[in-house]
Amino acid sequence: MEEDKVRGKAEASGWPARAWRLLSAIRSESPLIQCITNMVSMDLMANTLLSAGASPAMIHSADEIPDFTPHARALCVNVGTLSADWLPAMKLAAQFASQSAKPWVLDPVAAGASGFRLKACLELVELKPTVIRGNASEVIALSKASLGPTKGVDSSHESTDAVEAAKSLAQASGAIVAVSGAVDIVTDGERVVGAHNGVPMMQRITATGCSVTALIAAFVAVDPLHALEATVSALSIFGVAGEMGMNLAKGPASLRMHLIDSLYGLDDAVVHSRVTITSFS
Ligand SMILES: Nc1ncnc2c1ncn2[C@@H]1O[C@H](COP(=O)(O)OP(=O)(O)O)[C@@H](O)[C@H]1O
Ligand SMILES: Cc1ncsc1CCOP(=O)(O)O
Ligand SMILES: [Mg+2]
Repeated sequence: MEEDKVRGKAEASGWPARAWRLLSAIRSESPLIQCITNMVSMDLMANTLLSAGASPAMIHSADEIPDFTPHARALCVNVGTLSADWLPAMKLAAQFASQSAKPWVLDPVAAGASGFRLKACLELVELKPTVIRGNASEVIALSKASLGPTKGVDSSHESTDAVEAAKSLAQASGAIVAVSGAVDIVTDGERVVGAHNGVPMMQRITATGCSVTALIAAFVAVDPLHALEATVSALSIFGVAGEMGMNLAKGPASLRMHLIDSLYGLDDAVVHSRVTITSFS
């Protein structure tokens, strides 16, 4: 009953209609999204983008960036399996994206796990990402610019623990900051919006976080002037796909498959009845 009330309010706010409009734009425009990502996530990330209707390209060589990056509608940079030889290409691509006024999205995987990784993430933040999406521990580490107690790529905090960290990171960087978790939190440093869709089993599939970051890049590609709204919409749509997938899944492996199928098959009615987004401030 309480859940129905929250959904009713979300519907009245126009969020479901916006999420559906942006998903439809991705399906019709099929934006080219360049992804420089970790070796674990490449497959799920590319398939997430394809099932949403976007066109992924996992192109990471610095030799190709000057020719290729200007053609992409958005860039996704993910430091999950970072090494010193990949970092220059990430920075170069970010510079090309910024110079050509294309949105780019940073996923600071395990930012607080090592000094090398934290420094690299802070340097990437200096290159003005449009959106930063991490889990709560990553956003707290990046916001404080300090190493923390780490579970590596997984979070040891709830997303709601990271609201202040996310706001201050957004204010300091100029980026929209998204913290994923049971409730996904999105802020521009002033407004705070919560996206409530998703199922806990999504945490049991590696690279769901990476994949939703790439999906954010696709949503921002089709609405670059409203990056906060596009980010919230992407997180909600991915969460709804998880909910629909969970109705058919027996565990993480089948959820992985059904999530992708559900994202591909989402329709207006499902998006309007399930998307649940609320303003926190
Ligand atoms: N407890 C949860 N309930 C519902 N959805 C969740 C939960 N935890 C994570 N998710 C969803 O799973 C996806 C990955 O988020 P998360 O696990 O926080 O990222 P990461 O893999 O980077 O740590 C997001 O779409 C998020 O909304
Ligand atoms: C397990 C692992 N190790 C390095 S990157 C990576 C994937 C992390 O994916 P996600 O952040 O989406 O859980
Ligand atoms: Mg992650």
